[in-house]
Amino acid sequence: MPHPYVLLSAAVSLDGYLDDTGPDRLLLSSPADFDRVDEVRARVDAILIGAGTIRADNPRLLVNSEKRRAARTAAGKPEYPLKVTVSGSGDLDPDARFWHTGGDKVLYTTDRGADRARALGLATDVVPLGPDLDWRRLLTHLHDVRGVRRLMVEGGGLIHTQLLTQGLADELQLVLAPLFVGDPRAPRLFGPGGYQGGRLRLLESRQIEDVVLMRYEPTAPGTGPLPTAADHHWLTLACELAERCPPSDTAFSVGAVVVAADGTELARGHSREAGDPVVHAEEAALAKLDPADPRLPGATVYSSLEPCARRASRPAPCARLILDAGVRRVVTAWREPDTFVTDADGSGLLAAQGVEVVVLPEHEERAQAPNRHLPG
Ligand SMILES: NC(=O)C1=CN([C@@H]2O[C@H](COP(=O)(O)OP(=O)(O)OC[C@H]3O[C@@H](n4cnc5c(N)ncnc54)[C@H](OP(=O)(O)O)[C@@H]3O)[C@@H](O)[C@H]2O)C=CC1
Ligand SMILES: Nc1c(N[C@@H]2O[C@H](COP(=O)(O)O)[C@@H](O)[C@H]2O)[nH]c(=O)[nH]c1=O
Repeated sequence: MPHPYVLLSAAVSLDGYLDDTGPDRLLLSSPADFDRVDEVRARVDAILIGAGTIRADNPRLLVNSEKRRAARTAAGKPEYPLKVTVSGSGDLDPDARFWHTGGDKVLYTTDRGADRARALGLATDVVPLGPDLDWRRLLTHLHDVRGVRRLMVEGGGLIHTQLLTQGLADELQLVLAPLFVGDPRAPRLFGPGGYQGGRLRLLESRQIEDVVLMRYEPTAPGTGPLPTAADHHWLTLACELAERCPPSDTAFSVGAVVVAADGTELARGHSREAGDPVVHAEEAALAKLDPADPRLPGATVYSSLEPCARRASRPAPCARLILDAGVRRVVTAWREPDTFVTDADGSGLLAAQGVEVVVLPEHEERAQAPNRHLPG
């Protein structure tokens, strides 16, 4: 199910806190950084915060710049992004500024919380998500029902921790402020949890007055049938590699990436690379690895087209090569059409041997793009 692009945004002290325990909100960002945050807000469809942040900060969560609001309206968007909050209890102050400023609002909650929110008369749409709050359901609802394609999450820590540990964050925008909080009762940016093992990818770092903005992308593949945000990023890369293939009228253009469980890229390849007229993407990528590499059994192979099941030009099809490499998870964008081989079912072949095959149809068009000239 498609989700919006999820961007986590926070400002943090040098000792990792989001706030102090005083009655007022701690200003961690500098003036120019608050203006950058306003710009990021202006570019999203919705902004989400947790109930804890409403209670602690009583925020309005607006786009403050009139010019930016005018640009949104001129582009046919609502003046303000949708404001979204999350509460299990539904126990929120009906007079909080969140409900009475800006444009549309929505509260995602539990069945029990919805009863409480309605009894309190909160000025918002109330969407119960069942006995417990499920983040994937929430993101799917925002995408499908509210049309949200880009979501900014402005904390607090409990919200950021869940989205990151559940593999649902596409990007983390973190501002490091040059001050200490030093109070263990203060809220931390990230709590304990099952974070990805390896390193995130640094997309950008930038000084803004006396703070530093760091933009990171999570990299760890999912571990089962449900895709993580990183799965989407790696499959996007595979589709980009497909566009680099030397053109052919008699073979597909495909890209592939092999990624370790901790998010380390192990190898990449594309069809007909390095002057080999028949080499396939997965074959090219796997050939760059030591077959005894201990990371292979935990790795995921991303391929823009499902791995081939039969081929004439080589002794083993790619599905066989993947099985022989010991890889147990494959993510692909496009099931193979009957263009060159009828009823090719590489996914079936892999699944029959217990490999988890995940198809992400959101990427199908991109995977097909360099193959549009082929028949069928
Ligand atoms: N420096 C910065 O950039 C930012 C700082 N902050 C600071 O962070 C602090 C607040 O953070 P924090 O205390 O972590 O609170 P959060 O804002 O993360 O909200 C937590 C609340 O959200 C609801 N919630 C979250 N996840 C779930 C779930 N899975 N199921 C049901 N309900 C859920 C619960 O509401 P309920 O209790 O109603 O059930 C929970 O108590 C404040 O001090 C604020 O100033 C906040 C944002 C940004
Ligand atoms: N303190 C802090 C942030 N806090 C965030 O800003 C929200 C309030 O926004 P507003 O309603 O516009 O005043 C607040 O609830 C929380 O989500 N954000 C940052 O970028 N930097 C900061 O230092």
